Amino acid sequence: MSVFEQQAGDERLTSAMLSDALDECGLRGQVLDARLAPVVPGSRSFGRAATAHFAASEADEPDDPYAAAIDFISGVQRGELVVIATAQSNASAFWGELFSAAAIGAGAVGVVTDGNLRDTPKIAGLGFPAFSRSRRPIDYRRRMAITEVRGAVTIGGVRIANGDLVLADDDGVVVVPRAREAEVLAAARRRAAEESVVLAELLAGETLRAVWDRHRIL
Ligand SMILES: O=C([O-])CC(=O)C(=O)O
Ligand SMILES: [Mg+2]
Repeated sequence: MSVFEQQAGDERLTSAMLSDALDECGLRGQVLDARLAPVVPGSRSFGRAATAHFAASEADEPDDPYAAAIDFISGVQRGELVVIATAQSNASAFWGELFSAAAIGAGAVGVVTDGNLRDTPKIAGLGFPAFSRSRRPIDYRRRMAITEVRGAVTIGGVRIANGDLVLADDDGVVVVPRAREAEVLAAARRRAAEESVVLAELLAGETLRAVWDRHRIL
């Protein structure tokens, strides 16, 4: 699994720009259909998906109840964005301050889930970008369990394969399939550069009509 090397300027890329780039490449179904909220407004995370699936389960492993999550988090690589699918389960939370700290230690860039986070003030304090459908303070032991790691998951109607590029920000979450990422990233980088010019011209007082006619992007 190659680390995604971001280029200078990639910090300008937003979910909206990537969404436009995906549209331009004919990939129109790559934005999650629900906004997963950041713990801290203004958070942004961009990296390769490290996928896992949690589901409601009352099973227990009394000797080592968190082994599956410990193994998954221990295997997370630098630059990866942890993506946890739950089919919107509300059975418990399954990720909090300590898993975030371990993920930071491994070089992960964030976590995205359609389930619940807990310890959210502590996650905010760590500065770890975290996005979720909701929050709930209860632990997952005998309520939820990892059912698959590093397999394809579906969140918000979008399939996310392990290793796909995912960008999450205040607007939502966008998925770039790995097989198309070179093309989509080139389009997004072009768009980011052009949008800077368009913005400057609008702020300088040029009319929207003149700027649109010149650049044909919004
Ligand atoms: O057991 C959990 O839900 C995980 C947790 O609290 C943490 O990561 O700090
Ligand atoms: Mg905790």
